[in-house]
Amino acid sequence: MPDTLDPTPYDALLLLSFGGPEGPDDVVPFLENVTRGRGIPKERLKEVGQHYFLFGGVSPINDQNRELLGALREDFADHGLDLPVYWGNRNWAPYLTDTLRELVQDGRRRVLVLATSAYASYSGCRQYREDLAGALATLADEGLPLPGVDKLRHYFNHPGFVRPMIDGVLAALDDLPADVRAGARLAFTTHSIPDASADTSGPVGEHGDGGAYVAQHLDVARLIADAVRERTGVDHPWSLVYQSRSGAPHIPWLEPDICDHLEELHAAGAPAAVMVPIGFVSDHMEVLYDLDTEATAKAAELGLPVRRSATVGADPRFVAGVRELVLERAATERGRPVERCALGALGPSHDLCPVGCCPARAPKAAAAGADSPYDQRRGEGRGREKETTP
Ligand SMILES: CC1=C(CCC(=O)O)c2cc3nc(cc4[nH]c(cc5[nH]c(cc1n2)c(C)c5CCC(=O)O)c(CCC(=O)O)c4C)C(CCC(=O)O)=C3C
Ligand SMILES: [Fe+2]
Repeated sequence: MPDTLDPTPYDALLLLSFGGPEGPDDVVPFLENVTRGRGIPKERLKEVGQHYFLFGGVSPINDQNRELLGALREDFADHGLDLPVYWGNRNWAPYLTDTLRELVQDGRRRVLVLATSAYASYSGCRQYREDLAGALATLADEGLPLPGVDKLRHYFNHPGFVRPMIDGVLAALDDLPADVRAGARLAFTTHSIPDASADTSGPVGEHGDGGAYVAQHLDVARLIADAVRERTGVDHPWSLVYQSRSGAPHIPWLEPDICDHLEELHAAGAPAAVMVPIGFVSDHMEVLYDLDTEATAKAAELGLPVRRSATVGADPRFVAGVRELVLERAATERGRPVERCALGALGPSHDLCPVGCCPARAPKAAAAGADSPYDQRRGEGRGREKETTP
């Protein structure tokens, strides 16, 4: 086998996602799963339930993950990469614990995890690592052997993630009426999180105002805006804004909200805008409701022409990017030199989350990081590695 196609030491890839309801009866139990112990006001939950009911109680996220799963399997097969791909969720079937049990019963010993969140944050990274630790604890209780578990590095700045979004923005601009196109503003949008979570996102050394979460999004936004200017010759002014805020109103979350931002753009005389959901991997409910329904209605009310650009979904370039990241990590674990591809100013992210990365409010065991109680082989000095791309 050529070294470049060798997944050793891994014998499985696990797609780890959020999960979503698949019918009206699923909505309330799903929301209970999501919000268990998280202190989200009842009013907000009722409201979010309505978003799902508006779409027949079905979130598109599971079908989108099925599509990504199929595309990964096909891409791996086409490229001669012999690595089975599994799928498990935090909040809905197939549940992570069941998938991990299946994986162990299939004899898999060491699994690499692809989470459907590209950036550092408690919700997008450590919480998935806590889910993995919880699933491992259950398997241990059941007397099953525990697989080694590693998580792929953050891929926000990988070309496989960024390039499809650049094309998406170009297509959205093209779709705007010609007379407003050149003046269109770019509104890069992502999930709002509490200020306190943002400030402590990423490794301890990156904590501070907005933390790694905001820095990573700004880097991606700038990359896309620069690429769009290069391709169109037009300098579209841009901002990073937020959406899908929950939690109590007196707790500060990242702002401005996309709807307030559209109002500001309109008041400032902007002729049009493109909403660019860089924070999300697929067109799930946050995109379909918060952007395509709510923010789009806001823009219509203002008389501001808007378009929403595509998320990467199962774009072949993203799928190929995942394959490259898997092979990169496998080679790294084997101690082979390997190119670590990254665009932008921040460089490739760490392979192993260091101690103190994206801390939780209430400390809880997390796997696949330097503070994992499950794997003592790793730890010292592996977390903060930073290499520059050629
Ligand atoms: C950073 C981030 C991502 C992006 C990274 C990633 O993708 O992981 C994300 C994704 C998603 N969030 C989703 C759904 C929900 N998130 C909620 C609540 C929350 N999200 C938060 C953050 C994030 N969330 C936070 C800080 C909360 C507050 C409570 C808590 O600290 O946990 C709630 C509760 C109700 C409410 O919205 O208030 C729901 C229903 C779905 C599924 C959509 C579908 O069904 O199609 C997806 C992909
Ligand atoms: Fe969320």
